[in-house]
Amino acid sequence: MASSISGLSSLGLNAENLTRKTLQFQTTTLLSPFRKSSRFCPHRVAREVPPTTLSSLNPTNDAVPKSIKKPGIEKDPRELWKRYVDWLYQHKELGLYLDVSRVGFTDEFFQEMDPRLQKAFKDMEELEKGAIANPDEGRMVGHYWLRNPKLAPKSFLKLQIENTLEQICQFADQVISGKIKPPPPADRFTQILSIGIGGSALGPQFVAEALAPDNPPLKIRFIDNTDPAGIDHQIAQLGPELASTLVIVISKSGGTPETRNGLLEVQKAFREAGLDFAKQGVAITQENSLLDNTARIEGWLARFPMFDWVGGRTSEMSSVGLLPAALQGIDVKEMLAGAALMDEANRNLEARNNPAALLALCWYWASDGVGSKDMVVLPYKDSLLLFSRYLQQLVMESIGKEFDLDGNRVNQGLTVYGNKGSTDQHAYIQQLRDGVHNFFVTFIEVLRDRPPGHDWELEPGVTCGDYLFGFLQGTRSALYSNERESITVTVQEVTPRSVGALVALYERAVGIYASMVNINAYHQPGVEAGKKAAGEILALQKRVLAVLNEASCKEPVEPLTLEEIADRCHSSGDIEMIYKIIAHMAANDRALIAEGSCGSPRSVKVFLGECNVDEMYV
Ligand SMILES: O=P(O)(O)OC[C@H]1O[C@H](O)[C@H](O)[C@@H](O)[C@@H]1O
Repeated sequence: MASSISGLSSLGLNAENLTRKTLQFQTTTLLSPFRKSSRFCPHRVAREVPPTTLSSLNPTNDAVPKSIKKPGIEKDPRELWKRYVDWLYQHKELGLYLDVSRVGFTDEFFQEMDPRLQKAFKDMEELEKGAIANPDEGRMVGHYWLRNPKLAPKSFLKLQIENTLEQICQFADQVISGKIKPPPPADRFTQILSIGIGGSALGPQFVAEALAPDNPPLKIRFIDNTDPAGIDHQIAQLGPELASTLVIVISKSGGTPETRNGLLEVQKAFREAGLDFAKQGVAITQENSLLDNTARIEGWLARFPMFDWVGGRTSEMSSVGLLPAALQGIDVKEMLAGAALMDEANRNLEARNNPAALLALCWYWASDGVGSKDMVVLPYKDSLLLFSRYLQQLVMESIGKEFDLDGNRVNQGLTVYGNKGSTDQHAYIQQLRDGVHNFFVTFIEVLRDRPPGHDWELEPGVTCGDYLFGFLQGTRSALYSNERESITVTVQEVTPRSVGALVALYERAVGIYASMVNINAYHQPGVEAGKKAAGEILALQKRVLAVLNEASCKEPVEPLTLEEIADRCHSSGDIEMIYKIIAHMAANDRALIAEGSCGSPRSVKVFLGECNVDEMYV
């Protein structure tokens, strides 16, 4: 304790003149309680800084005008320490801290934003009570009920949540114990093959990377795309262990093409291996979805429900995330407990004591409420590598919207990218430090370097973890010294509880931020456009195939130019897409499946003109 006080004195500070907070770190040493002196209330220091001229923020979606002159960031180490101490959010039970001191928001900003923030708190309160918080789809938003079923607005929902959790835990226990097992000759399940995409993959992938033990009872791998080579690779890696693989097919809608394709490809692999897929298949989907009915009719091993009031990107605490995690031996009830504790903290109505509100306000400040800066997520822990990928969907699919709730075109968003530190320091931190200033950073700090008793000094008094710590702090300082703002979220170690808390923290921050910028965080109209366009291309491909089939049936084969093909497809406006379709087919030696009595299938022979593509004919 003394060392920490003497450390402060080097900054010309002592216990008397610091803030009232008791900085309590979950270690053996406690920093002594500090008594707040009115003279040194750091965030009042901001008053001496020219006040921001925030326009009167009305409840619609006037973002903070870009003309706002934000005060220069604080550089005096003593003032920074006071700011750090004064604004440090600490959740002592979780051992989670949130440091927003390196974001230059002013006291006035917080005051001006308070009406929006209080509205966001009210929106959250109504949401948790069962309001239709997703008005575009007419749905409730209930992912917070998953970790506190008492909150559910109807008793049957509470029962559904509790029963599903019980079924998940029981099923996982029985699989791990071998009570539920694959058909002989395998005597127990050893692998999980999860087939799903987006919110039906990113959460499970993040949690597996973060929490799976070195030797899990079942090792998980993912098919999260419709790339045939990627699917082949996963199946090839399973090899003979396909016979002891539990295949979990996850799709809330039950109709996502990529997931369906993955299922069909895997079922083909099972047939070719002489295995009965149904005895090793599990479906996680909404009741009566196409997938649910398929699993029911085919008699799969098990089915677990998804609920329409849980969005894909907020489904990690539903069966989507809990079943895969439980099968890997991860304590899912600890994950839920961590999330519940964080949810409770985020119901505090005072911004500085509400971590999600602090995050949302920092995002708003840093990106002017219009996504003017990107959020770089840098966990300095290998096991949290996929956290930024997880947050890309959670944040960008929630906030990246064309219209606000009043129908104004706002093209909102907040871009997320990042991998891990210190690795990323050897990739793009150069640009962050010295290049275009279009971002703010979120560091995720994990204090525990290794399990107790496993540390090792690679130099006298220095461990690998010290280096990682030094690189994080050094990068944070180097960025800040060049006016680059950052947030630091600190957890003691990566555990189911801290991961559950992190998930809940960002789910809530996104919800609060969305309210503050007046958008619906819970629908995703933009993804439908891409799905529709893909359907049209596949329909055009079918027409092209029909035309080529007809031409290939003639003797001799009738060569066709692109224009002639486009004309016969009644799609002369799609000539470029027709070229791409044929080039793709030719690259894959696709045989024409001759329709009708036309003899053996003919391969598409594509002859490209020497000089350009419009002399292609087949
Ligand atoms: O779970 P599914 O219904 O298969 O949907 C998988 C994903 O599809 C789309 O990309 C949606 O935008 C995502 O929010 C969703 O997670």
